[in-house]
Amino acid sequence: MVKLVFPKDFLWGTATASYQIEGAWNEDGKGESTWDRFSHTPGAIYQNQNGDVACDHYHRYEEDVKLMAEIGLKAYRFSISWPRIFPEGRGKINPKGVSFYERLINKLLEKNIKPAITLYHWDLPQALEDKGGWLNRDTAKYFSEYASFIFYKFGDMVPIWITLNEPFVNAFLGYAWGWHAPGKKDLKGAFVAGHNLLLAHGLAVQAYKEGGYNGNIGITINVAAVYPYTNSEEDLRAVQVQDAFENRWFIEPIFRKKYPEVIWKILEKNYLSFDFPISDFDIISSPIDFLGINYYTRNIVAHDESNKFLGLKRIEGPNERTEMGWEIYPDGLYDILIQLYRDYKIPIYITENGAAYNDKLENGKVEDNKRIEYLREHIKRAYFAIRDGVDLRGYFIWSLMDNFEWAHGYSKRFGIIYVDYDTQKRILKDSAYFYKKVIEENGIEE
Ligand SMILES: N=[N+]=NCCCCNC(=O)[C@@H]1[C@H]2[C@H](O)[C@@H](O)[C@H](O)[C@@H](CO)[C@@H]12
Repeated sequence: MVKLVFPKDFLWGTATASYQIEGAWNEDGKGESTWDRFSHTPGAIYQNQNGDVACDHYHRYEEDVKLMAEIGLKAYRFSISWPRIFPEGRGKINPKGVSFYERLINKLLEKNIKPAITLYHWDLPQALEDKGGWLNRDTAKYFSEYASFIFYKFGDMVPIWITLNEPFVNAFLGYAWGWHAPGKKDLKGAFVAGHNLLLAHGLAVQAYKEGGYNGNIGITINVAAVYPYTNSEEDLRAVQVQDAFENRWFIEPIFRKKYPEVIWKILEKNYLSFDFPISDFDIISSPIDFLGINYYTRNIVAHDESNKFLGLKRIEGPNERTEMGWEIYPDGLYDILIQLYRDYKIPIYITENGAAYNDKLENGKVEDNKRIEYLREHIKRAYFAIRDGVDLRGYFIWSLMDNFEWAHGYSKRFGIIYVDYDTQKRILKDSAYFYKKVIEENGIEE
């Protein structure tokens, strides 16, 4: 067996998000978030579940950091709950909220685990949503005020900063399709929200750089490698449209100071165009230090005249699927890494990769062999991308522990640590021991 050994300082981590694990939704002065409001809306979430308690990480963070150290993590990506810091989104600060993150960061540093902080992972202060949320351009300014405060408090302690998590998913599932908070169904709104999210990102990057902090800052984008159903001209064109829509929409403004041509055409054709100062792109394109990508699966597309929006349809792939119904396609991770590095020549982190399976706790163990297989195959593709020239800096498994999977509630388990929600007991799954070995050996058997 050939051993695939990663670069010496390759960063092995796991990822979580505040609303999905913290709980304490209205404790110690925290303000309401859009996800508190949305998950309390009957019918919004599987079995009307919510994140009021979640994994109770707000109270159990010390135990959780100990488990991270037991696995041997080099880094831990988590998000800060904006309304836990600014209950109304801006103005009054909540000292107990600041103290929680200060204690968490210090615990991580004590264990030599690098904190990687996401400033916004979808839990917008409800007070700002009440003023229009991401449809209101002022929210971008309020985000940069929040970010500036967080940089001021933790900027010298934290080496890796991510402004936004998956603006595409937040804009489209939250504002166009209504599946996520704030549950709006307004196609034009999704494009406006997407633009203001990008503006928020750029203002926060400017604040970080002006602060002279010595860490690195970037953004996390969800990407899915795209393939044609046939090699017809029409299907090849459909690939370009889908790639622009799902992968490049939020990347091109940052690196090319414009939206992909395809997006403009969609806006014009569907009368969705909206006005904004072209100078926004000067802010949005403030130079970043790395690109974070979340990769789970691929898309196969075919031309479809009847789809008046994108003119394409997605075709189910032939391979096994995870509990989310997502096809398992590790080669897509290799392909998208090669494509993105070819196009933008920027250091990349895989800020999320993982799989949901119907894990069973039996005799105190969780034998999640399918998840181990999923992780092994994707880690191998990450190695091959580095071998072939990609400046890949790290890999974060989604997720450290089972948690609140948005509209799916607790029905989908992504963790390498099993959470018994009745007792809040944590049990390392076999995949946690697999990952411990990968980290110890800084690599994997081919
Ligand atoms: N084509 N296709 N299908 C795959 C598209 C995936 C889009 N969803 C994500 O990436 C979310 C990301 C989120 O950050 C995290 O908070 C979620 O818990 C995970 C798991 O759902 C993933």
